[in-house]
Amino acid sequence: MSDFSPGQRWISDGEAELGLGTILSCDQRSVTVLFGASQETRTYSSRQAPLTRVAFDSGDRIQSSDGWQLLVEDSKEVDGLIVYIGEDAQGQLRELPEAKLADTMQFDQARDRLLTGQVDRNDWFDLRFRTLHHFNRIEQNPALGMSGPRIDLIPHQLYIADEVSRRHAPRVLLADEVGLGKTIEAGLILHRLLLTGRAERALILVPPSLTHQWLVELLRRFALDVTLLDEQQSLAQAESNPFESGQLVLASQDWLFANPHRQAQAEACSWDLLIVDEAHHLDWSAERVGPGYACVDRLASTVPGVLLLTATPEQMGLESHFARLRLLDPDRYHSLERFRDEEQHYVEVARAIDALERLPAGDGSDGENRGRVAAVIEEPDSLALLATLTNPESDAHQQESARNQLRDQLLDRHGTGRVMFRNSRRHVGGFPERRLHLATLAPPSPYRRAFRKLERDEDYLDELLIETGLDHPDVLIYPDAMYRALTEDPLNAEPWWQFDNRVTWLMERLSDDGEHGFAGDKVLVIAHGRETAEELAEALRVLGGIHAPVFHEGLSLVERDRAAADFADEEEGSQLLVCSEIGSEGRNFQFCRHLVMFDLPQHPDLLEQRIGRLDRIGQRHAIEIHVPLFEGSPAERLLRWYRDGMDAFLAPHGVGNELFDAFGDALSEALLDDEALEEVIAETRMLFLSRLAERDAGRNRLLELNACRPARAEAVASAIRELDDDAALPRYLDQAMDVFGVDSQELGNGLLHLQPGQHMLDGLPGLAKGEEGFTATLSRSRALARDDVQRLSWEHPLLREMMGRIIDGTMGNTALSLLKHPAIPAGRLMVELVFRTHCPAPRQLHVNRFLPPTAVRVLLDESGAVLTDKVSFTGLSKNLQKVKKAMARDLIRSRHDQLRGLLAQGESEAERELPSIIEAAQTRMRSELDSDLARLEALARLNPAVREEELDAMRRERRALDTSIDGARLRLDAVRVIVTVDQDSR
Ligand SMILES: Nc1ncnc2c1ncn2[C@@H]1O[C@H](COP(=O)(O)OP(=O)(O)OP(=O)(O)O)[C@@H](O)[C@H]1O
Repeated sequence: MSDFSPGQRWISDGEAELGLGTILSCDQRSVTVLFGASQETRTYSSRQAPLTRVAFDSGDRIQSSDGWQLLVEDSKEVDGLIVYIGEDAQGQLRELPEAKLADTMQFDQARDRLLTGQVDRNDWFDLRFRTLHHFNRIEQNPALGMSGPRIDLIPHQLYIADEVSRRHAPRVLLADEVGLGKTIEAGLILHRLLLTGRAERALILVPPSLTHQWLVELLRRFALDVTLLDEQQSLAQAESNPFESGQLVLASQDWLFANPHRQAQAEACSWDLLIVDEAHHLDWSAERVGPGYACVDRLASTVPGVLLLTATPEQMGLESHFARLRLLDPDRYHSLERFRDEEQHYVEVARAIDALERLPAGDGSDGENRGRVAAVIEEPDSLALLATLTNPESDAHQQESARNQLRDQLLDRHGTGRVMFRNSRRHVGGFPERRLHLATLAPPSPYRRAFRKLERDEDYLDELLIETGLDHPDVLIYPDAMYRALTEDPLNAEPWWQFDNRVTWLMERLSDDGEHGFAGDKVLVIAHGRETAEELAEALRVLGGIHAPVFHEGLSLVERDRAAADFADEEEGSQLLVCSEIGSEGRNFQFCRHLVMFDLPQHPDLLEQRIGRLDRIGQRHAIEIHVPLFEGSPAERLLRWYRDGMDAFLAPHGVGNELFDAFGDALSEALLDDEALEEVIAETRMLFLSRLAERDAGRNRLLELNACRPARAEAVASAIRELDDDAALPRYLDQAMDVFGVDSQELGNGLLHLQPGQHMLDGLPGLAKGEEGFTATLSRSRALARDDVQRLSWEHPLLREMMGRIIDGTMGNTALSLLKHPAIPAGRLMVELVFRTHCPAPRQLHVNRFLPPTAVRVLLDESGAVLTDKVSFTGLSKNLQKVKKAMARDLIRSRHDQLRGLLAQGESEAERELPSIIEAAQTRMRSELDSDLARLEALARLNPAVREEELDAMRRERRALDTSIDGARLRLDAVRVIVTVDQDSR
């Protein structure tokens, strides 16, 4: 028991966070303490009060309640109260009675906690040391931010995510062909930027039909919690800017683009990253700037990082494509003319790269290949590399290295590579075959009559256009729309689907289990217009009793998602989904292999978007494309143009827009005339083949070469695999769950069920008390196979929270344990000190990649002998035993002075290690940043795609890192006192 006196300062052993307490009153039975900082008063039994007296020694810095500091030199006791004597900050000798100590003085540093007798559990100390060790490793892993997401390791995606997320404020166009994973790439980039502190706030703008899909993908695959903002939510936050309601905000483009007030609010926020999906809708021309383009342009002028996603960048024309590139990098893309001219040059560059691969052959071809490379390069460093490559004295290794560097330089310095990334199926490989099935039907009489009249009477088309109010060629290729528009005509009283035999054809196929039937399979039906989609679903219900959910732009988000979910449900869901063109864009329907094009779109890129719903990563079957057509109809001619003019059903070729620009008008004119059509098809095919050859030799080839560099992709993949297979992870997880009170149950097959234990510490993600927890696995493949199972990795929010809490808090920073050792007499003391580097730096510098918190362990015996290298952490740890807290406190009190001495000695021991830690970090930083900088500087001399701002930012970053790393200091992070006991004591 201790003697209490009013005015003395004590702290609570169990509630150190209350701060420094003052004894208000005491008697034989009880003692009452006021904790001023937290405004709490506690009364304890005098005999068992869990309190420790606070007493400082010379060398300690203390604060007065008036805000001045004293460096303690001595102390005296006056009426049971301590008075500290020492110098203040001005060097004045002053006295500070303990009653005047600041209530807010913190006791969270290991040293203070230990010396005031606050000790944690031994296993907490253990976990703290291991946490530091693993955190240090992981922060330096080059795959940090990419290993956690629940995705397959697909090389082209990893390459792009790695390349883009390394850049300062990346501004790029992700333009992989449809369904190759642009959303995944954007998610990976975002995830990595967030984990490395390079971004904190992002705004994601997507078409309304994709908001839910994005929300789910970001949560399910990336464990990112996103705020979905709409008008209703915004109105509910009328007092504040609704865009401030989350760090990651997802909003519908249609909503934002139509709403200037909300746009102004979005612009008023500070964002690190802007992501815009289906960016081909941002249209721009000299005459008209679309509202979407204008909105994104304004946002992009202040947001540093911008990712635009589109599979069909040229769908709205080359001008719009160029305008989007300009929005990403206005300095580089200032002239459309020049942009067009540059394309001419791409063939030579691609040829130079091919020639490079053949060098040196050591035969007569070397001269020509060398000439091809030399024709493109003029920079001295590239010329030097070419000389090394072709020098007969170079060894194979030197040649290989020169070839690789030169290849990178050619790709980097010429072309659109830095801003645009486009992977194609052809290049990525492994995609299913596409098969076209035509069903030629006799046109029903209302359509036939119209077709005939159109063919015979030249003026009838104009009449129809006026009468129906439809556009040309819609009126020709969508006969149901034409018919619908003519319902004023008494002859056309019944709905079109009553006689349109495409409907009966579809119904028959749905139940047909023959070779071309759909029985037992899912079918996606796409029609151009929303009305056609709606009425077709109605027809199926009325005529065949078939339930077909509809999916179009007029439905609310909830309705759309419900329809998609109904379709996706394997067991009880509907067999088919009827979509409109726009409504289905970007959606994932790869679980289905039959696509019915109830009619045809007018643009080749739209055709590709349709097929892309099924032809996506994850599709395991050949894709069956079914098109019902009326014999001799304009739509049949349109199909021939697509099929025979440009093989549009076989694969994406990326030249559709160009062909449409060149022949769209002629085609419209030829939709009623077979002869004219044959001509258009022949000309289209010629241009198609020549453009394809040109593109493949030039632009496409450069884009392909640049969109995935296999060696880099493999390096990232193997760094990820290393983390996936990290044997330390399950061990660490077990230990951490034990300490935090998380119960886990093995479910077999590598699955674990995690749930809150009775004494779980609060606030762990996914584990609210009273709730059932979640099922998880460490295996990537198992997590990929089951949507309801979370994947545990070093990047999982639960692990990051546990590690963060340990590192940022005091948990386990003190301990006292007993050691039985035959060779050491009882009653001896040892201290195990863990120091940690601190390197204050702005978060976005991510200094941790070079100097993560690094532990320095020092083990001293009571005589001050250094035992660090003789006794390992693990070796010692497993022989230690716990001790009751009260006993630990008594021990500490009795060895107070000795401990202070050992702490001071340990500090000087650890300090010796600091210079080499700093030097190693500086070397790592310099070697990475200097070579990146040199590469970028060289690139900037030739390629204006490198923004000066990017270079400046890199130089600033290097300087800031240099200063931060230099300023790194060591601080005591944790301390364990070890006391030896007799072999036979317990
Ligand atoms: N690495 C991956 N691991 C697992 N699934 C993936 C991976 N990459 C893509 N997918 C899946 O493939 C589908 C297509 O990917 P995503 O939606 O990102 O493609 P996209 O290029 O954005 O398509 P679109 O051009 O239609 O917008 C999605 O269902 C996605 O979840």
